[in-house]
Amino acid sequence: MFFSLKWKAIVLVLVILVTLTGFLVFLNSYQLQNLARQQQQQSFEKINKEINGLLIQSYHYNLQMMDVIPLLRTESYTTENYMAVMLEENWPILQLNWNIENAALYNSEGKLIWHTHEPPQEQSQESSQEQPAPSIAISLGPDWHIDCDTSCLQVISSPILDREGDTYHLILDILMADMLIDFSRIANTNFGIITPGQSIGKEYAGHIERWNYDIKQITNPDLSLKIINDLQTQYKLEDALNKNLQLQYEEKTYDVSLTTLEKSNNGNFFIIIKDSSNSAELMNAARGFQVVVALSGITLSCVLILTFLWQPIQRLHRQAELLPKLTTGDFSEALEQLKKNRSKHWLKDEIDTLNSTEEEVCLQLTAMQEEISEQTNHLHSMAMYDSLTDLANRRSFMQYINDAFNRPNLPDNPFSLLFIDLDNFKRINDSMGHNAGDELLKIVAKRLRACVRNTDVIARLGGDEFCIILNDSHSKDGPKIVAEHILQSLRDPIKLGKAEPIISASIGLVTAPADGGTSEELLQNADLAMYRAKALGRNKYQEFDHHMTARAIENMALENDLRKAINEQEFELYYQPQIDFSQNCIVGFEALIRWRHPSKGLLFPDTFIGLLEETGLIVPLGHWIIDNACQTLRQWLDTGVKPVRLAINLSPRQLHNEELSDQISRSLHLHNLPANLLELEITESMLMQDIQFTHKQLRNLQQLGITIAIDDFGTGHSSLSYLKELPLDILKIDRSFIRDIIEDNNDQQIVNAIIAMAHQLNLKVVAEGIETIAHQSMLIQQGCDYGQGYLYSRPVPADNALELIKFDADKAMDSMALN
Ligand SMILES: Nc1nc2c(ncn2[C@@H]2O[C@@H]3COP(=O)(O)O[C@H]4[C@@H](O)[C@H](n5cnc6c(=O)[nH]c(N)nc65)O[C@@H]4COP(=O)(O)O[C@H]3[C@H]2O)c(=O)[nH]1
Repeated sequence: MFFSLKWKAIVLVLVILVTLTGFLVFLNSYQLQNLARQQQQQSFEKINKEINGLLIQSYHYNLQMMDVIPLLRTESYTTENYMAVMLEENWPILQLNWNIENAALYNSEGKLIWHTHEPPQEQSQESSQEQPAPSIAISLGPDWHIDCDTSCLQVISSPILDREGDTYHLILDILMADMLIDFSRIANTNFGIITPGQSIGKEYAGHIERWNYDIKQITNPDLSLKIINDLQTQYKLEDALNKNLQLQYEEKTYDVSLTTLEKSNNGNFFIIIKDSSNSAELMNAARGFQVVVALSGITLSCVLILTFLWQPIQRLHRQAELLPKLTTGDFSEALEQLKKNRSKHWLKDEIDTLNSTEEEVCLQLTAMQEEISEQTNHLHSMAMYDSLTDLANRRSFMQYINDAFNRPNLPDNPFSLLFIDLDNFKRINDSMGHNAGDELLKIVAKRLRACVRNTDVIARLGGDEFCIILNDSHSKDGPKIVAEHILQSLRDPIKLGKAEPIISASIGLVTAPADGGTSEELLQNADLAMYRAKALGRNKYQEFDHHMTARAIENMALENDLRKAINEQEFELYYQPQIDFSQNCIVGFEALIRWRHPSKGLLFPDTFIGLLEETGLIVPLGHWIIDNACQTLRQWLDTGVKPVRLAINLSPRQLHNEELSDQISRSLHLHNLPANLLELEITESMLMQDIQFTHKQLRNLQQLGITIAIDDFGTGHSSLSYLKELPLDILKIDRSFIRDIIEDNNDQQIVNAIIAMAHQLNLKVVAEGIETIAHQSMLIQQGCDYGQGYLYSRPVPADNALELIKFDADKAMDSMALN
């Protein structure tokens, strides 16, 4: 749940302020209340004192009055009992003016000599009119006390002197009711006196049931009695004593206090009831005011704090809002906002630090993003483009083909694909170096671009393989025209440093969807068509037809058979003799491979040697051929025949195998053969591939003592300077020149020139394919050294070849015998 910082700040501030202000208000109101209570207490004490003062004042006043009583007028001065007579005469006046309830006069012996019709309070209950006049212990001075046995009275007793100087003791009962009423009026307070027990038959204003107390005097009884009733229901007597209590009655507040009545019997209490509604209202008003002040303070504080916090909170808010932008990578906008969010003043705070840190992070992220984007682009171009030629690579080309397949109008609007493989690129690459090879590929890429439209897609699939998608707008023959154009364009000499090699290409042409329903199938068929073009002599294009697939499938089956054949040792070596024209005898044999296929019978090398080379199987098989040929020669020699030279064909892969000379050495050593009995045949075109390595390899072989022969001479493009430099011993003229040598003057000339040149280079010459005596005669006439052909023998198994050697030896013996 999201709860904004702003609101958190407000709530926190509010809680703090409310708690603080509430506490202060409570403290203040508590103090006010205490003050009010104290004031009330003081006010009660004051009232108490005032009442006591009033009683004392009343006492003194009555004392003075008692002093003047003997001076009151009377007719009977002479009467013995004149004080009693005088009091009797003046009693109505005294009672009326001085508010005296009862009075009694005692003589100096303490004997009652006069009293009003009610006996004065000093009299005992037993005293009555009928009883003899009681006597009292005359006290020395005046005194007073309060008596509430019946109604509440201030009883004042004092000695008085008559005119004669005789001492009397006068006791007056002054009614307190009037005193209380007056005082109540002055003090605006209700007063009452309560006494314990139920005074049956005595005067009382009311009875307090729970306390068992009588209310002897009370002012404003209607109200006061109800309040006292509430008081007794709420408090026990002992809980209410000497305390300032507050009672609510008819929406008014009354302060009530019970205090001990001084100079009275034990258990008499003075009750004060004061209407404190005004002060309570004042108190409430004060509290209300405090609350208003507190609330205003809180509001003001909130406003002030918020005003102070508003800007920082807003800035934090803006920062919080822009953080998600960092996750979306929108750094520039985030940076823009961070700049706006910088504080304008010089007093920096944590938010400024955060802001500048975020700016820094933004800048770093922007730089990182740029770098990532650069790297991504680089990776993308690495992933999608060929770094050498800037053409699309295989991966992206496959996508292009897929896209082309996904076109909605594909069946009506087919597209074509050209699979281009440079002829003999490896030779150029090996002979001129990889840099020259790279340069050549770049030039080829440029030429290809120039041959197609911008809408066509060109890719380099790897090595010297290029592919082009010709998009829909070509005519039916358009792809063929483009293919021709490409072949034409590539034939132009290419300048690579000082050299100007001429290259060609073989192109496979397919049209989708007719020649393939998927990108893989289409590319595979284009590849097949390209191989067909190569097989048909290179430097041409070939349209795909579905027989090619069948042929490829055959090849695959053949490859499987070949692998099996190697394991099962289905290969055999046949041997064809070579004749020395000068001595007219066999000087050597050429070992020729045959495959005794379990179902197809004896197969000749032209049906499988190409595939062996292509698949690399020629390397292990070549090793077997050398070893097997050496073993056979050893067997021949062991029969005691004259030593003959054995010529073995090497494939390009074998020649470029670094372990070749070691393998041959091992075989020679194993079969205890001198190296000079071994001849290795390599074709003219193999010489030109990786010239430096070939040179080194041949030198090593020659140093072992092995004879090196160039096979099929005249069909390839060997340079005369290379022939001179390379360690060669024999040159074999291709049988195509021999075949028509009798009829074809050109062939005669060529063979003549080859023999002359070979002799010039100190090379012996072998003529292949001699089938007739005429061929032989012609070649002998031209100075050829050796001959090989059906005229002498077809290639035969090892045993037959041994027979040939033996027969040749016998023939020689015969001729020697004849001579
Ligand atoms: N028409 C005709 N042909 C004649 C005559 N005399 C010889 N030949 C044939 O000419 C080929 C000579 O071998 P090549 O030029 O090295 O040409 C060889 C050689 O390049 C390759 N080859 C044969 N055996 C091996 C081998 O063991 N290793 C390698 N790498 N290649 C081999 O296969 C090619 C063909 O071999 P083969 O079919 O055995 O064919 C042999 C041989 O049977 C003739 O008077 N008339």
